Amino acid sequence: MAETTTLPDNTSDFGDYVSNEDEQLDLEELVEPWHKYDITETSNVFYPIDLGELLNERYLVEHKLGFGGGSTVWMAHDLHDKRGVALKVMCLGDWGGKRIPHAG
Ligand SMILES: Nc1ncnc2c1ncn2[C@@H]1O[C@H](COP(=O)(O)OP(=O)(O)OP(=O)(O)O)[C@@H](O)[C@H]1O
Repeated sequence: MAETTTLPDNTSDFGDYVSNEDEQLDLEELVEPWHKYDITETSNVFYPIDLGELLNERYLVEHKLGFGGGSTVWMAHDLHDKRGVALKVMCLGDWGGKRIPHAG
C-alpha cells in the first residue's frame, strides 16, 4: 500500500522553496508576475527569453539579472566583443515597440 505524507498546515500551499506565508510574500516580490508574459493579459508583455538563446546573432544569454516595469534584464556574453554585458529587453507593446536588446 502506498504511503501518504501529510505536510504541516503552514507549508501545504507553498511548494519546495518557501515554508511559510512571509517567505511566500517575499518570493512574490522577487519573481516577476506570470501575467507579464501573457499577451492576452497585458499590452506591455515581457518578451520570453530562453537561457542559452543567441540574440541578434551576437549575445548569448546566460542568466536573468532582474526585471522592471517595462523590461527584463539579462546577463549575456557578447560573442563579438568577447565580454559580459547586461541586456535590457524592453516589453513588447506601446513603450517597448520592438525587441531591441540594449547592451550596456
Ligand atoms: N546593468 C545591470 N547590471 C545588473 N543588473 C541590472 C542592470 N540593469 C538592470 N539590472 C537589474 O534589472 C532590474 C530592472 O532594471 P531597470 O530598473 O532598469 O528596469 P526598468 O524596466 O527600466 O524598470 P522600471 O520601468 O520599473 O523603472 C534592476 O532592478 C536590476 O535588478
